[in-house]
Amino acid sequence: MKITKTKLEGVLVFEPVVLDDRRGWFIESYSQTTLKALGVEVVFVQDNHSLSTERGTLRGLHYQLHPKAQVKLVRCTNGAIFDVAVDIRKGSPSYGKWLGIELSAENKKQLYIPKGFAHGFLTLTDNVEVQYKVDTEYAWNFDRGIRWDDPTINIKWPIHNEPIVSDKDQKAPLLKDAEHNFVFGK
Ligand SMILES: Cc1cn([C@H]2C[C@H](O)[C@@H](COP(=O)(O)OP(=O)(O)O[C@H]3O[C@@H](C)C(=O)[C@@H](O)[C@H]3O)O2)c(=O)[nH]c1=O
Repeated sequence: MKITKTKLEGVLVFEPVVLDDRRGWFIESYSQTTLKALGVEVVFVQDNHSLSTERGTLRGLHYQLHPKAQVKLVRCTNGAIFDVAVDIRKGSPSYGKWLGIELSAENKKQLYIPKGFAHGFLTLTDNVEVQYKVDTEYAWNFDRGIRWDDPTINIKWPIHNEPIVSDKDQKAPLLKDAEHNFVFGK
């Protein structure tokens, strides 16, 4: 597993070693021991899997509040996504800044997102399957959103038309109207 730091402190890109042979390929998509040896200590308790049938579908930006804040390890196992993390840790030098990376079934990259970040993705193909591990269970009453098109954050989504967005996400507040709630813990 190769681990690369990003411009946002704590957000990491994981690239598994791909072992090819006559039959195809093999990867260790997750190894707690390997990550621990590389300095990443986390215990994941839930795996999530979503299908987005149409290209141009946007899910996010989502986060859970303390004490249900989540670390996420995201990968795309069919198709491709533009995956985004936004730093919403109060006092962080990169507060409000975002990072976008293409994750695809082909490149097998994974994005490691600590607590204190909002997360979202845009599908770049049809029939996108995204799978991600979280270290804290889903809790609907701690689940929160920020608008994907918040002009203060100004994410450069690689899209020309309006994306397909859930009603919940379309009604999400702007960063400035949500930030009084931001508490995430360690
Ligand atoms: C996230 C989640 C949702 N649900 C339910 C709630 C709802 O009925 C249905 C769909 O939920 P949502 O519309 O929130 O699904 P979705 O928009 O795919 O939510 C996900 O988006 C990405 C960007 C993330 O970062 C995730 O943490 C998660 O928030 O699934 C669970 O039962 N468990 C879960 O862990």
